[in-house]
Amino acid sequence: MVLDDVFGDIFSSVDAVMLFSPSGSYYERFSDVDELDADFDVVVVSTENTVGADTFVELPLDFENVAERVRFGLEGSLEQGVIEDGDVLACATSVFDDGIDTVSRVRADADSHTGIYNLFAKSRADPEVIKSVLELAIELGKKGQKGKPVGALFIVGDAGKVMNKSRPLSYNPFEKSHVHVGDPIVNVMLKEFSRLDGAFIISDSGKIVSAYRYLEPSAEGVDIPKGLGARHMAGGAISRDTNAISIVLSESDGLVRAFKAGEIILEVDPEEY
Ligand SMILES: Nc1ncnc2c1ncn2[C@@H]1O[C@H](COP(=O)(O)OP(=O)(O)OP(=O)(O)O)[C@@H](O)[C@H]1O
Ligand SMILES: [Mn+2]
Repeated sequence: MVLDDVFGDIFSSVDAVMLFSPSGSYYERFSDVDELDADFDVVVVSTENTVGADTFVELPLDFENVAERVRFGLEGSLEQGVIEDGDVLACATSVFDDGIDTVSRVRADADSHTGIYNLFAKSRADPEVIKSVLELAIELGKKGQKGKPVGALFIVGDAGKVMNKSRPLSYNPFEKSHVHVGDPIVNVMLKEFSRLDGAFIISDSGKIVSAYRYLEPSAEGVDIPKGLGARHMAGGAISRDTNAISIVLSESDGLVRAFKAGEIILEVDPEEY
């Protein structure tokens, strides 16, 4: 028996091969695809286009969970128009070590969008800034503050308008500073301050404009999940009132949510990353 007879089904009539973070030499194996006039496309999905792929979809984060990794990759590919709804894909990724060792056959489904791609690709703030803040919220959610669960509210982008729709709860420790998210020392500061009330306001380029901000957006017509309260309402509402996105870590259920235009566009469990 030839294994191809059994496993060949996985590759039969696929519309595209999706390579998740391939090494240069792995990607090279597909370099003759054009010449062969193959009837499938090759798409590289990774945090960085280190292999110089022609068709590349950027992953905002290196997702540990393989199903999530594949789902987000497909979502980005759909958004970029690299694949189409209903396309059958062979997704090659690494499960056990650094190299590609696993192939899944998946059908792209536009209906099962989570919105993560939308969060990164179509927001006003720099994607790197959003990524840093999302990572920070996820990390805070994982570890809590000295072992205890913490909540936090980050408003990213359109900072001038957000400042106009909010007021200080206390002295702003970032008043005269020029610090940016992503900077390791800043992350330590942000984690420390997250024990205190209110929201962090972050500019499009990642400058921390303020901590301890009490948001006063109009909350009319904003719906949040049952069981959540003022923090999420404020986060949702400010994202509708301005062009900012809100990244909210819930102290009560431990989830990280992102709001854009008043809607939840992403919900992740920090324990899964
Ligand atoms: N309008 C607001 N602007 C900024 N921060 C706020 C605002 N309202 C509430 N918060 C902050 O959120 C904290 C938690 O409030 P609340 O419990 O009502 O929110 P929640 O949505 O239930 O969030 P959690 O799931 O974390 O409990 C408050 O202690 C306060 O620090
Ligand atoms: Mn609460």
